Order: sequence, then C-alpha cells, then structure tokens
Amino acid sequence: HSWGYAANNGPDKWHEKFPIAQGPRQSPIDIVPSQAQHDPDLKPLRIVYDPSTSKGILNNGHSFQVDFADENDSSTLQGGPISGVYRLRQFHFHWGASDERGSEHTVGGVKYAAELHLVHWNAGKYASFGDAAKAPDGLAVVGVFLKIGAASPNLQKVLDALDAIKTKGKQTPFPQFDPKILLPSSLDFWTYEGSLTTPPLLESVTWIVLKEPITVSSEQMAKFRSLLFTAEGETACCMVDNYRPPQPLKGRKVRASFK
Ligand SMILES: Cc1c(Cl)c([N+](=O)[O-])nn1CC(=O)Nc1ccc(S(N)(=O)=O)cc1
Ligand SMILES: [Zn+2]
Repeated sequence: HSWGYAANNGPDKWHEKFPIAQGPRQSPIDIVPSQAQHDPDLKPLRIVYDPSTSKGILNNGHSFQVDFADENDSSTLQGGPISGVYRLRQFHFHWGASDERGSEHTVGGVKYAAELHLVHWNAGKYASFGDAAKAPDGLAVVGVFLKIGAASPNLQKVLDALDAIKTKGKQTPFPQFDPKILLPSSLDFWTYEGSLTTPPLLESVTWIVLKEPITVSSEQMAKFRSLLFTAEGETACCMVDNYRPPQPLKGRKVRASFK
C-alpha cells in the first residue's frame, strides 16, 4: 500500500520506504521567530506570474494542485535567498480536519488552519523539474499560512473548481489564473534549507515561508474538506489532515528577511 496520512501509512511510517525521512534537512519545521536571524543580504522576493501559464486543477490523492506550463520563464520566482530564475510548476495546499490545525510549518508552535505551497524549480541550472528535484538547490517553495477570518474572494475561485475534482485522479481545466492574488500584502519571509514534505521527501527545497498569513473563512475551509483521498468507486475517505508535523531542525539556521 502506498503512503498517505492514515495511521497505517502516515508520516510516522514514511521512513520505512523513504529512509531520508530521518535525514538532516527535513521539512516542515517549527519556526521560532526569536531564533531566526535577520539577514540584510537577503534580497526582496521577485515574483512574476503569467496567468496564461495556468493549465488545470487536479486531485492527486494527497492534495489538489494547480499545474502551470513551465517550458519558458513566463512565471518565475527570483531574489530572496535564491540565485537565478526558478519557474512555477504547481501550487497546492495542506489542511486539517478542523480549523485549529492543518499547516505544516508552525510558528512558535502555533498551527494555522492550512498552508499554501507554490512550487518552483531552478530552470537556470537544471533541464527539468525531475532533475531539479534531485539537486540540493533545485527547488524553491513559497509557503503561505491560511488563518481563519474574513473569506478570501481570490481563494474562492480555486474552491469553486473543487466540485469537479472530488475524487483521486480527477482533473479539470483551470485557465487564466494568477496565483499572485493568493499572496498577502507583505512578502517578509523566513527561509531555511529543507525538503519536500511528502514522499519522496527529497532534500532539494529552499523554503521561503511568508510571515503574513492570508485569511480564509471557516466555510471556505469546509470546502477543502469536501475532497476525497479516494478514487470514485472506492470507500470514501475525506481529504483532511494531509499535513506532515514539524521535523527536527538538526542544527539548521532559519534566516529572516525582516527585522
Ligand atoms: C518528486 C516529483 C518529481 Cl521528480 C516529479 N516530476 O514530475 O518529475 N513530480 N514529483 C512529485 C512532486 O513534485 N512532489 C512534491 C511533494 C511535496 C511538495 S511540498 N509539500 O511543496 O514540499 C512538492 C512537490
Ligand atoms: Zn506542500
């Protein structure tokens, strides 16, 4: 049976098939703001997304993701802790069964209701996402916390597409979407060297976690939870609690872009 988030195949079991789960630079982590050092050499984030690169939205059985055309530099991330140009590949979320949990990173032990991940790969240095995913400087993921408050009209566009992808393997076109509208007003961030937070848990991610959350309503969170981990015709299992808990820091330094 393949990996998941249940007791029999969840995060505590992943090391059996993916020993890197106990590696030196695993993600997520608990970010302790007082321990994060301000680094004045960190550049501002430069995020340029072209809505025409958004392609479709997919239920992959672990989360749902919006995929982007990444054969040129139309949608890119530069600056911050990274060198060169990283292309946007996809974004997806992690969330809880209830509003008091769901994020992967935590801040001083505080869990948010969900976390958005915008996944980019180092196209300046590697020929493909697959090649980049195997390299220590291959990927850069921007993490955005979702906290309960006013509904986000921009997020609603994504949530309205979920009815069409309820079960594992379903996908539907999702054209002309600009993920920049999902970002908070401040691009202040914490950054550290980590990994994919699901198998294969590759240690190839420069994490860029924004300090300012976006707000979503409880009703919007309920929409995330209407998805299923399971395929059509299988015993339905609600897609909830698809988050890995924080992993040991193992001596890593977390830097802050802000004072
Ligand atoms: C590993 C890999 C390769 Cl190589 C390919 N490919 O198409 O060549 N696709 N995948 C799957 C993938 O991307 N997983 C992934 C897992 C966690 C995260 S997260 N939460 O943001 O850390 C981001 C992505
Ligand atoms: Zn993720």
